[in-house]
Amino acid sequence: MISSTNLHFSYSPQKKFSFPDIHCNGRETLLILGQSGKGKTTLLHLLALLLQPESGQILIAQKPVSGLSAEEVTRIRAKNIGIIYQKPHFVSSLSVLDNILLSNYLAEQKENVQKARLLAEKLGFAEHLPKKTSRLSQGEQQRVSIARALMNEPNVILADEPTSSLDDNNTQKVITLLKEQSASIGASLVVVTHDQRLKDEFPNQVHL
Ligand SMILES: Nc1ncnc2c1ncn2[C@@H]1O[C@H](COP(=O)(O)OP(=O)(O)OP(=O)(O)O)[C@@H](O)[C@H]1O
Repeated sequence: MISSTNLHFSYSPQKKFSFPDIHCNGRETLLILGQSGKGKTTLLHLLALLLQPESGQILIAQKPVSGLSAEEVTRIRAKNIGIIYQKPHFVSSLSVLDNILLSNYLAEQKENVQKARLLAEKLGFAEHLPKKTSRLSQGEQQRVSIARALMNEPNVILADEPTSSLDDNNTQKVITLLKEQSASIGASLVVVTHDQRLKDEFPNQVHL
């Protein structure tokens, strides 16, 4: 589960944010909607412990994550949170397989090649595992991001605009995949988007 209360953040005195509280249990989904510039990515990065709030509290798996050292935060993030960025970040010199296995490395876990292959098969890109990520289409890269986010069976999956540049058909596929995969590992799935097509897909919603 993940929840936040009274989160405040500012990039500068002119750019301040107060975010509504969020709560998402394991196996539940939450859609965070808001127009461009409202702070969706900022909120997602706070929830992902990539940014530090000025005030407020975040709980992950019932445990508060404030007041921890940078090392502890990195460890908690790697073990508990799977992040799907709007634009996938890959290490271009590594293969698709090795990019997925990086999740294990960052969480200080043993490389699980079998699991990476299984996820790649489920997500339909197994034949691309030996290739460099730049040779994959955008939709394929997105599925690799999903696999990478699932590798450590995180408590929480955070997805930033996962469908903004996809057609209706691929949007449906990606959302179905995210829901199925997060449910299968019992994770909370939090999606931030301005994509109104997703409104009917997620019963729980927060508007920024
Ligand atoms: N590093 C930064 N420094 C200063 N201002 C920033 C920084 N990152 C974002 N902002 C500003 O904060 C506001 C919110 O940005 P954010 O990316 O969170 O919005 P968003 O709702 O995700 O937008 P979009 O839908 O366009 O991606 C924007 O006005 C943006 O310019």
